[in-house]
Amino acid sequence: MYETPRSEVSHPRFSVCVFCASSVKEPGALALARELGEAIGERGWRLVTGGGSVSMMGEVVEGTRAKGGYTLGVIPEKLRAREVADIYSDELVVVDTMRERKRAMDEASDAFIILPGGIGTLEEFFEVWTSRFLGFHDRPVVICDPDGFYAPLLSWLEDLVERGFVQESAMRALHVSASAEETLDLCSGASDRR
Ligand SMILES: CC(C)=CCNc1ncnc2c1ncn2[C@@H]1O[C@H](COP(=O)(O)O)[C@@H](O)[C@H]1O
Repeated sequence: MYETPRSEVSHPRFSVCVFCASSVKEPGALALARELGEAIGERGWRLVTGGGSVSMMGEVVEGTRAKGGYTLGVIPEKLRAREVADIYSDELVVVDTMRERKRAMDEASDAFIILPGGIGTLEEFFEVWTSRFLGFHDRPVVICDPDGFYAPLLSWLEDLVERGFVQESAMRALHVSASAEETLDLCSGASDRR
């Protein structure tokens, strides 16, 4: 694990990276993604994503743009068709590998948000969380979870803290919010951090 130097990043807008599902069709999950995207757009922020336009990923980018926000998508060539590359993105960067995608998303982002998702989302979540815990960056990592999607995972993690497998400071490096607005406040430092 490494932290990419961010000196070359000079985008004027606050930039928030959102990780979420690329296949689910549940109306509630799609609505949450849309709501978060619109809240990002209303703040005039830049949204950083994996560059797909399907499922929750599509709802976040469309919501952001619908409210005047700016979107940056980073997608590997190999996934362009599978994840239906977001050709309407203000910036769409096509890379060769997954590692390049993660690096570009990391370099561009001032904070990270985790919405409900599958194994790709979980992988991305654990990377940004563990790297923050280890001190490789100090940007906010916020789980946006109004519906308790992550409750079983969080409960298991608390159990692992009790048993000594996970340090309490790791949990303090993670924020869990119950609404889109609270999530964005935590990202920008406008809200008390857990
Ligand atoms: C080689 C390497 C670094 C692999 C690490 N693995 C991953 N890293 C980053 N994004 C991923 C990874 N696996 C899946 N994703 C992306 O995560 C998004 C959500 O996937 P999911 O629906 O939660 O399932 C999708 O855009 C998917 O392409």
